[in-house]
Amino acid sequence: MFTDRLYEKAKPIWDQYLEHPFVRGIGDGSLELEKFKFFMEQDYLYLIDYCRVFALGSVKANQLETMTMFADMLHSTLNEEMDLHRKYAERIGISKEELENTKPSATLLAYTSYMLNKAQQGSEAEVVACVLACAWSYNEIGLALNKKEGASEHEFYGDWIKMYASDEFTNLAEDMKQLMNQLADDKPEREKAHLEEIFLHTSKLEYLFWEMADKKKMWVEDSNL
Ligand SMILES: Cc1ncc(CO)c(N)n1
Repeated sequence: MFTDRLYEKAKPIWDQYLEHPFVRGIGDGSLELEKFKFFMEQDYLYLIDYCRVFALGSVKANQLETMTMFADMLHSTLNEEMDLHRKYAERIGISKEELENTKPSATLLAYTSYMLNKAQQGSEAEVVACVLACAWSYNEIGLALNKKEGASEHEFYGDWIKMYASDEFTNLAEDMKQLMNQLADDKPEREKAHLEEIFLHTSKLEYLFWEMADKKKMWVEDSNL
């Protein structure tokens, strides 16, 4: 299936996610709170534009069933996944307003601008290609960390792991994989290659997002740029 081809091509990048110090820090509970705070703030902004991509998916959907799938993804991201961020913000002492007024980092802008640009320009297939690495990789990371003894019981990071290892998030990722295969299977190789390019580029941007979080990097490291 097309998603098998995507996974094989992206594997060298994906294998680095679980090795990344930020991800390992969530898994063993050693992650500095300040780094997680920076990550949650940037990730909240990310999810706002990620939701806009789902809304574009509903606009571009050819079938009512696909329009509904994108609308369901939009709804669950706004109300379930982003609730995780709002709850963490409360625990860390950040108000919802502060969260929404976070200044975007260079990596965040690169990632969301790329997704929105490709989604606006493309069809519903490009929309799925834009969001697939995001949903699928976080589910894979959540499920892997959930297998680590005690990780999902960690008093602070446990909730993050539970969210991304949950049946609901797993179903969401599986639905996106199934939709990608459905939409890509009868496409000519030229179009499949473009979908693959988007998947690889967003896979690299996922890695850059972990790097940004681990270094709390807005624009340039150790600079007030
Ligand atoms: C950067 C990023 N990628 C993927 C997800 C999963 O939705 C997320 N919350 N943030």
